[in-house]
Amino acid sequence: MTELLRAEGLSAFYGPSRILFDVNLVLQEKRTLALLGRNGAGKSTTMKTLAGIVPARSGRIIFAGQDITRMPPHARARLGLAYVPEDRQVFPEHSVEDNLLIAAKSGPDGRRGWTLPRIWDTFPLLENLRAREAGRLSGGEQQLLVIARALMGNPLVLLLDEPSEGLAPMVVATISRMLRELGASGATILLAEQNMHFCLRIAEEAVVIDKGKVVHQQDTVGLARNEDIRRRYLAM
Ligand SMILES: Nc1ncnc2c1ncn2[C@@H]1O[C@H](COP(=O)(O)OP(=O)(O)OP(=O)(O)O)[C@@H](O)[C@H]1O
Repeated sequence: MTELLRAEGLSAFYGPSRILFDVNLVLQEKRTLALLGRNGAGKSTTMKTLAGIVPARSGRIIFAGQDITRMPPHARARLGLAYVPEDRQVFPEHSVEDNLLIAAKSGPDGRRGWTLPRIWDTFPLLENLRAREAGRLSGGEQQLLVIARALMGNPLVLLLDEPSEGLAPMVVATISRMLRELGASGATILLAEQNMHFCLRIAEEAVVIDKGKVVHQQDTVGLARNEDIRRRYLAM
């Protein structure tokens, strides 16, 4: 297995408050790893630190064999690390299709595996909405659009921050199915989530974070049966 992303001993602060404490995680190529934790556990901060939006005060981030710890976000993106934040920002006045075309580029290895026709195949719902202004999509449709838009850049790794947040159960089920298919097609994904059930059928493995520390790591099937950890750290 090839390792694509590694965080070693990451710490991060907002002003004087320490938020992350020695976070370690490893993401292998073509795998989906869930980063699970309650509200405020530090999931988003971990994702932002990996993406370069929040600086790592200590520790290292290794991506595709390079130390990216001090690189700005755009340089990380150019290397193929795509970050999809939880706020689902689309270009509201542009059509769905234009939102996707704006982001089209070949990957860091020159690949153009993701093109508009492949996006329509993977996300048929978006094809039906291709001419719609993105600002008029529902929350779930916007979530699919931001994931699809990230794919149009042909990244090596997708960092998805809470894609199920605030969405109705039926929409969550659709997104879950699409992410599962995406994973099966060979994408490499780090998925930050509060919702363990959402992750179960998408990720093979989960890292549990609490108060900014990694407190547990287990395969998702085992975690679903691990009542102690679920009760202690996941409030379910
Ligand atoms: N910009 C900020 N300034 C100060 N503190 C922050 C900031 N953003 C987050 N925090 C604090 O950092 C801690 C971790 O927040 P973070 O957003 O990483 O958690 P999370 O696990 O992603 O939770 P959520 O599900 O609410 O997004 C929380 O205590 C939060 O209040």
